[in-house]
Amino acid sequence: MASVARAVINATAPIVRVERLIRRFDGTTILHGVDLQIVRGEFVALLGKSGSGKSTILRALAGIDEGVDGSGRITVPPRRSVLFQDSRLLPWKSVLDNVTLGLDGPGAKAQALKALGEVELKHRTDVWPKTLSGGEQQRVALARSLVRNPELILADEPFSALDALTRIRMQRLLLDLCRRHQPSVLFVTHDVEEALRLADRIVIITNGVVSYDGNVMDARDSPGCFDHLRNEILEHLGVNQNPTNERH
Ligand SMILES: Nc1ncnc2c1ncn2[C@@H]1O[C@H](COP(=O)(O)OP(=O)(O)OP(=O)(O)O)[C@@H](O)[C@H]1O
Repeated sequence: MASVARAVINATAPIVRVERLIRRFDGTTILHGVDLQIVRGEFVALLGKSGSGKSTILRALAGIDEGVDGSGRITVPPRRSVLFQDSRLLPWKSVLDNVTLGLDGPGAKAQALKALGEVELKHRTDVWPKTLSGGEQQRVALARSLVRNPELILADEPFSALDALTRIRMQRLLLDLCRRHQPSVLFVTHDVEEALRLADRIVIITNGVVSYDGNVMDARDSPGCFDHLRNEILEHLGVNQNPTNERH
């Protein structure tokens, strides 16, 4: 009984806590006091108009915004990985060496090969990144992330540069990997449908604060609910819905 109780407590304990996050650039306050919590294994999509501060939040959580003017309290797990719009692979290293980069120990190569197998790239381990397609490069970036066994994945529009079909494939792959590895994810996107397909929860930033925070897990499986929620979120983002212009 005791172990069951502990598992329940752990599942609902926030692994990420952001409290009153304030960020300013050149005297302009972009984030006015963002509060956000993410529990273990939760997939949160972060939406907001262009320039609303989504990447600024992500960089703060990744710890890559040193010297930026602001304040706030951030608690994040130690094992984090960041996925960007471009894969950021080192062009002078092979695919395998990119994945093992910075890993120590005799098991590093085996772990990297396992991760490359999970993203279906085991047959391309010795090639240079430039010989891979954009989608394949992002799969290597996913493998590089997985091999570090992250408790938190911070993703900044990782699929936005990909064509529509590759993008859908990558979304499915990411969901599959998340099901197997159970990291918490903060996923920045402009695409409301992508957010609804992937996330358990959607958070919207408006005028420097969280203006919407809703669980969307149940809506995903019901077509009526999906459309309703999609319209609600688009409206919240200030996108006017004009049914006469919609194509079916
Ligand atoms: N290092 C910086 N120096 C100056 N201004 C910055 C810096 N980083 C971000 N900003 C400004 O802060 C605002 C928020 O930027 P941020 O990239 O976080 O927005 P975003 O919501 O991710 O935008 P987008 O959706 O267009 O990518 C923008 O006006 C941007 O110009």
